[in-house]
Parts: sequence; structure tokens; C-alpha cells
Amino acid sequence: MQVEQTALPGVLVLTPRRFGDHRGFFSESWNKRVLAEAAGIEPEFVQDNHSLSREGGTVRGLHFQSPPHAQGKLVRCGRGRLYDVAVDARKGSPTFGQWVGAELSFENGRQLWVPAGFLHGFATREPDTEIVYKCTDYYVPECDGAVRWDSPSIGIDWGVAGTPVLSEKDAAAPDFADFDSPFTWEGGQ
Ligand SMILES: Cc1cn([C@H]2C[C@H](O)[C@@H](COP(=O)(O)OP(=O)(O)O[C@H]3O[C@H](C)C(=O)[C@H](O)[C@H]3O)O2)c(=O)[nH]c1=O
Repeated sequence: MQVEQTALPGVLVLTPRRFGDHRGFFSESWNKRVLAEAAGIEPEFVQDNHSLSREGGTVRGLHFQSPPHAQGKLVRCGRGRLYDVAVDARKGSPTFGQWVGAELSFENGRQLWVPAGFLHGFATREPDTEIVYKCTDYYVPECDGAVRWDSPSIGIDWGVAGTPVLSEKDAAAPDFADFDSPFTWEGGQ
């Protein structure tokens, strides 16, 4: 598995190996031991998520779950193409409020590791794009939160022309500047 650091320490781009043959390909999309040995992370996943976005130019995010149910996410694109984004929301972090993005697609097989303490969102680049991701905690609606996708104080370049397709929740989310993050940087990475 190829491991790439990003500008946000702790956020990784992972590319599992693909074994191609005349039928297509095989890939271990997640292997606990390989993740520990190659990337030095040992998340305990408890829930897999899968969503389909019918239109290109759909944005889902920026989302998080607050402690004690903060979620780390291992994200990949099952069909189509998307731009996946992580934002450091940990108070006191040297990279607080900074973001990174990576294009994930069925074709490139790339994944993004988004640790707990980071906001997560994505923009679809094609119709009928499917995202699948493993989470380190269960869905707890009372802890589910959102920040505006286009918060000027973050300044994410989503690569989306005009207003994206949004849920009502995302359209009404507060700006990052007005967001009292529940996350605190614990030093180290
Ligand atoms: C997240 C989640 C949602 N739901 C239910 C709640 C709603 O009735 C319905 C749609 O939920 P929502 O509109 O929050 O779905 P997304 O906009 O795709 O939200 C997700 O998108 C961003 C990119 C994320 O990283 C999060 O996992 C998550 O916030 O699924 C569940 O039953 N379990 C869950 O884990």
C-alpha cells in the first residue's frame, strides 16, 4: 500500500495495491495489519457507510461527530469521482482551520484517512458517484454536527462551479468562524 503524507499531519492518502488481470482487478481495500505496518495507524472500525450522490457538483459536508463519539474515517470512492476534504478543527493545533483535499475515484483507488478532530466533506465530480467509508465510532445523531461548506474562514476550493447540490442541513450550517469546536489538539502530530 502506498502512503502519502498531506499538509495536515495525521491526514493520509492511501493507495492499496491492485492486482489486475484479464477479468479486471482485485484489491484488499482495508487490511488492519497493512494499515498498521505501512501507515502506523490502528483504527478500530465499527461502522461502514455508503452513500450515492446522483448529481455531479453535489457537496456533502462539512461534518463531524463531537466527543465522546468523534469518528475517524477511512474514505474511498466506490463509483465515479469525488474531491474529498479534511479540515483541522482541533483547538490549539498549529494547522487549526487549515484544509487538504484529494481526488478519490473508482479508477485511482485512492483513499483518505481522516482522523477524529477533523471535519469531513466531499464534492462529487461525476453523476452517480458512490462514497464508502469506515468509521471508528457509531452514528450518534445527538453528536452529529456540520459547518458551512463554503466558510470564508476556511476557503476550500471545491472545484464546483456555482452553488452545489446540498442537503437542507448543509445549506443551513454555521460558518467556521462562528463554530465553537468541541475538539482540542493533544500535541504530537
Ligand atoms: C451519517 C449517518 C446518517 N444516517 C442517516 C441520517 C439521515 O436520515 C440520513 C442521511 O444523513 P446525512 O444527510 O447526514 O448524510 P450525509 O450528508 O451523507 O452525511 C455524511 O456525510 C459526510 C461526508 C460524513 O463524513 C458523515 O459520515 C455524514 O455526516 O442517514 C445514519 O443512519 N447513519 C449515519 O452514520
